[in-house]
Amino acid sequence: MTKIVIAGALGRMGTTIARIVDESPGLELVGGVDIKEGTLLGTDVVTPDRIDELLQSRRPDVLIDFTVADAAVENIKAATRNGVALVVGTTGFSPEQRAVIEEAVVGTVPAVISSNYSVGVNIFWQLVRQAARMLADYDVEVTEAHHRYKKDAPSGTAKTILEILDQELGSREKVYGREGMSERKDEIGVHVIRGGDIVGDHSVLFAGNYECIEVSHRAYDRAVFAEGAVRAAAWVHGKEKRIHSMQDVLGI
Ligand SMILES: NC(=O)C1=CN([C@@H]2O[C@H](COP(=O)(O)OP(=O)(O)OC[C@H]3O[C@@H](n4cnc5c(N)ncnc54)[C@H](O)[C@@H]3O)[C@@H](O)[C@H]2O)C=CC1
Ligand SMILES: O=C(O)C1=N[C@H](C(=O)O)C[C@H](O)C1
Repeated sequence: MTKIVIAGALGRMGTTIARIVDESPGLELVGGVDIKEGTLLGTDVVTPDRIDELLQSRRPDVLIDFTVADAAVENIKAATRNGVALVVGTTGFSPEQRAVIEEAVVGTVPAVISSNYSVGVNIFWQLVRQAARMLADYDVEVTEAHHRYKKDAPSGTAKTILEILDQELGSREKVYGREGMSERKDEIGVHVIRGGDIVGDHSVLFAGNYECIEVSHRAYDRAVFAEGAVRAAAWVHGKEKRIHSMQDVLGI
């Protein structure tokens, strides 16, 4: 039985992940962490100041973190202090925070860290890479749309798209929205939409003369991210002590 603690247990992703863990044979939810204490599917949810106590008393195999960047860094450090494997879905890390996470994880615990746990997005990233390779002289525009409550922008998934484009096209300037006189140069436009309950849309437009190709992904339910994160949690326990990707989990 793989025992799991969820950080961000009472949030949109935390509650969805808890339900899927509860329905999964071989996985057991043994606790949660959130800024207010409570209960979730019969397990205790404790406040962040009690995370070490929780990890030591419940002895989980995996901590799944879907919180906010500052909180996730502290939760990741707590997991590494206690030898607990990690699945991190939180987005919005600064480059400095990424370096702190890498330093804490590598050689200490196995971790899967991904800006998007959906199988479809992991395939979509590969399609974007392939299109960029073949359409290097086309203009590129990235658009993402999410619900009104999303805190970080652009999304983690969009930032991963930009990393892929940089790898394939060289580092082009990023232009975040446009207003006024703005003649297009050799740049990548990045456009962020926030509204309602949009679960998560991403698209990459490759525009040439007389034609456009658009590669896009739309999530209809955040269960698609939660299922991927739970799959990563079942996979990560016992793996090499370094940062793995969701593509490693999927073997693609
Ligand atoms: N990688 C992926 O596939 C996905 C990533 N996300 C990311 O996951 C994160 C959470 O998203 P949502 O669940 O929609 O947000 P949310 O706001 O509904 O949930 C976050 C939860 O974390 C809690 N929290 C804050 N500080 C905490 C701390 N120190 N310790 C424990 N819990 C704490 C909040 O009280 C809240 O309940 C965001 O960064 C989002 O971008 C969301 C969906 C998919
Ligand atoms: O906050 C969200 O909701 C999502 N966040 C992730 C991101 O920032 O890319 C993944 C997904 O699009 C939903």
